[in-house]
Parts: sequence; C-alpha cells; structure tokens
Amino acid sequence: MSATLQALGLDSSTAEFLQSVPEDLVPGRVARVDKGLATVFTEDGPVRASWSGALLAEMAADAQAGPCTGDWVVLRFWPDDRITLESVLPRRTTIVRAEVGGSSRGQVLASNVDVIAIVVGLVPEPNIVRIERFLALAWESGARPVVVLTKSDLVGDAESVAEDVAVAAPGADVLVCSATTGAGMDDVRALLRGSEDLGNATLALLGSSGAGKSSLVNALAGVELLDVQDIREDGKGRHTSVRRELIALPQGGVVIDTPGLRGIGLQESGEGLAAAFPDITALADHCKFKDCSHVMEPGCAVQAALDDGSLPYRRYDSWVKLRREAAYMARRADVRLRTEAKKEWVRASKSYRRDHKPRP
Ligand SMILES: Nc1nc2c(ncn2[C@@H]2O[C@H](COP(=O)(O)OP(=O)(O)OP(=O)(O)O)[C@@H](O)[C@H]2O)c(=O)[nH]1
Ligand SMILES: [Zn+2]
Repeated sequence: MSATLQALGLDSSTAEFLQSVPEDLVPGRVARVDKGLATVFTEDGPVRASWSGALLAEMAADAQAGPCTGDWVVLRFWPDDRITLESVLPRRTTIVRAEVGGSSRGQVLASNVDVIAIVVGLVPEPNIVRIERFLALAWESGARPVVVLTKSDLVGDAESVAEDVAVAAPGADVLVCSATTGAGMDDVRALLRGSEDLGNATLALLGSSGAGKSSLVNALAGVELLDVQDIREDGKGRHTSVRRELIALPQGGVVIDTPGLRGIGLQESGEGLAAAFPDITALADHCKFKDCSHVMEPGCAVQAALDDGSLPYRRYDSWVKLRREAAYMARRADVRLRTEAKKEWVRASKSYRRDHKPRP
C-alpha cells in the first residue's frame, strides 16, 4: 500500500479491505466533517466530498453510519467534477459521546483510534472525577487510554500528583510532560509508534478546554499547527476551538485533536464504566445477590470494602454518579432512537435531492 496512506495511519486490516475495493474508487481518510461535507486526505492531497445515495440510505437506518474524523473511506470522482463518499470502511474503534440533550445514539467523535490521551493540565489542580469520566468514555471506545498530565513546568510535585491520578486510573498509564520545556515528551511521542502489524498509531486527544491539547500537538509536530489560546487569569484557556483535525506527523503517526469536550456524557452500554472501575466490578462478583445494586443490600461486597476501607468512598461516589448517568442515557436512547433516525433521513434526503437536481 502507498506510503501516503501509511503516513495517514493505514493499518493492515484496512489495507487488506482496500484490496477488495473496485479500482475506480479512491481510498482516503476523513480529516473533518462539516457543513454536510467531508474533508478527505487521499494520496493526491485533500478533497471535499459529499455523501453518495447508498451512504445516505445507510445513514437513514443508522445515524452512526455517517462519516467521522478518522474514518477510512472510498470516494468516487465523477466526470462532472463532483466527488462522492461512497462508503465508510469498517471501524476498528469508535469514540462516542452521548449528546447532552441531543441525539439518542451517541455522536461518533472519531474512529480508528489506537490510543486515547486524556490530556489534563497540572494547573489548575487535576479534577479526579473528571478524569474518571474521560476514562470511562475512553475504555468504551476500544482504544487504549493513557492519562497525560501536562504543564509539569508549572508545578513542583508533578510526580506525586501522577501517583494520585494513577490510583483512579487502573489499567491506564499516567505520563507527566510539559509542552513548553519538552520534558517527558519522548514518552508521549512513543504513543505514536504503534506496532509492527498495525503500522503507525493514531492518537486522539481528549480533554477539557485549556488543558493543553493544541500545545501538545504543536510540540509533537515540532511546528505551530494549531492555534493556542491566550491564557486567562484563572489559568484556563478560552473555549474557542471548534475544529476537529486529523494531523499526520512528519515522523510518522497520526494525531486527532477533537474540540475541547465539556460535559461529556457516557455511552449507554456501561462497558466503559466497568472497565474504568475494575476494582468495583471485581468486588461486585462477590455480592450475595446477582442483581445487587451495591447500595444497601445484605452481603454486598462493595459495601463491605467501603466499611473496611479497602475501597475509598470518593471512588465509590464517583462510580455511583457515572452509573446513574449511564442508566439515564440508556433509557433515553430507547425512546429517541427512532425519532432521530427519521429526522436524519429527512435531512439527508433533502440534501441529496438538492445535490442531484437534473442538470441542463
Ligand atoms: N506553562 C505551560 N503552559 C502550557 C503548557 N501547555 C499549554 N500551556 C498553556 O495553556 C493554555 C491552553 O493551552 P492549549 O494548548 O490552547 O489548550 P487546549 O487544550 O488546546 O484548549 P482548547 O483548544 O480550548 O481545547 C495556553 O495558554 C498554553 O500556552 C505547558 O506545558 N506549560
Ligand atoms: Zn453489592
């Protein structure tokens, strides 16, 4: 497969899939979706593509079938210069955000991500509950989560903060770095190396506004690629980034920088929640009742662990809150799924009719 596609993070399973694609179609990777069009990186550079009729039909049945940043796709170049996105190749992983007050099935923020870096500034002091939220979202995706504590140049005790964070992040590495001084950046760079059969890795950055994501991308790339916001008096950046970009780094590897996420909701399955709290999941196996809610039942192993101090109350509280949220999302999903699919179909078929008006 071409070096260009490899630089865009092509993995072996996608490469194999592309071999079965008809020759008149052109492969590429979606960098961004906006205004009903996708910016797609191909071997011959970026193009803007609209949706094919077949893709629209798929989207009518499933809103998540629509392209998102990170997708591998195939394009058709028409004689009249139109470019249509014919189909989205199977996704290896998906980062899904359940929309707050929005659609029922979560919005796919990015796909085919190998590693999710949860970027957290060491100033202001990291919010552990928020990190646990991001971790649940990240585990749900199928990608490997890593917590990156940045702005280490601003604090004296970065390593001890990292130890506290590690307790809340079982199964995930916790890195400490500074985009400003370059300290610890080699460990962050190593996340992009990937594996032999998967090629270079795709790294997605999650994190609150002002956490330091853009600065991290710039440090990785070695050049200014993204606007870095002026710092506010309270240490937070302004919330202005609305772009979602896919960046192929010169030294290999791809970074996906999603817009600053605030108030992220959990996806409904609850699997991410279980993965982010393996300690509680393991305890639950020992409860007397299979359907124990771990609140007040007799013989509850979770309550017992709280009593003997082996499970911190703070962590239990955090889990209860996130579980409530996941349950709420699940209930709402049932009700809204049909309405949403229908709305999307109406929107999509309108734009299809607009784009396919008979030509004179
Ligand atoms: N001292 C120091 N400041 C940093 C570091 N990384 C980022 N900053 C500052 O923190 C502020 C926010 O950084 P950004 O990189 O724009 O943060 P962001 O996460 O991209 O923010 P959004 O685009 O709003 O999502 C800026 O003023 C940066 O200069 C660092 O390692 N050390
Ligand atoms: Zn229990």
